[in-house]
Amino acid sequence: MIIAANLKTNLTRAKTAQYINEVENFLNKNAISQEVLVFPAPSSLTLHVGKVTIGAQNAYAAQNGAFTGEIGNEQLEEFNIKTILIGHSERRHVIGETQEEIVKKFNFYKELGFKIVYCIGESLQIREAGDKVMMEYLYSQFDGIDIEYENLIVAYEPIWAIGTGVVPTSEDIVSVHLKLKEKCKAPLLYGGSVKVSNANVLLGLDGVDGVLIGGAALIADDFCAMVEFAQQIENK
Ligand SMILES: O=C(CO)COP(=O)(O)O
Repeated sequence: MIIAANLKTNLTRAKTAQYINEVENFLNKNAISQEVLVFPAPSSLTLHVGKVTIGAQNAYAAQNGAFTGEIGNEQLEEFNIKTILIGHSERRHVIGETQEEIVKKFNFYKELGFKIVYCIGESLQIREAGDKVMMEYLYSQFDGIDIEYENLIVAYEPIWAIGTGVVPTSEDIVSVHLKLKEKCKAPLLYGGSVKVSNANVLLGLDGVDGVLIGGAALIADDFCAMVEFAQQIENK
């Protein structure tokens, strides 16, 4: 399974380096065969050689250039980073990235062979409009995206579950994941208030190939505990 930490706008460079070191040590000391991804804040991107894969939470769809405030592939190449989050709901609804901009970014980093964690998810308003409306909305977030790209990972993160402590029922998660898998065969992660107390159940659900964790991943020990849950499930 794939266990990913989205550190968002948290931790200093020094604390991120310590975090990555703690997770790497855990993976090396234990027989962990999970794929572990860590997406640090841009200021904390670093060259890391080991079992932990470092990814970018975002980057501009350019090698370099006059894009004030952005980082491009040139800055990622420096750290040998070839993994990126694209379409996160905070990029869509806080920063205001359009589907057109997201598609352009997806295509740019796909051409570079990046492993892309492509995020989709609905608002509470869309969910409350019923299954048909919700699934049509989720499918629309694949518009323009090559869902057969071999380095694609999809993360389903209901917006109303992000940072709220509220998690869909297991039945709802399975239902959405299986419907998404009818359309896209890529590994499918669940994200949205995943934490140590619920990760074991979530990771065991049909259609869940891993998790994308925000707040609860900020403590390295807790993130490692959730990695271990995934390993225990796979060892069964
Ligand atoms: O946005 C998320 C991961 O990308 C989920 O965040 P939380 O785990 O804090 O709900």
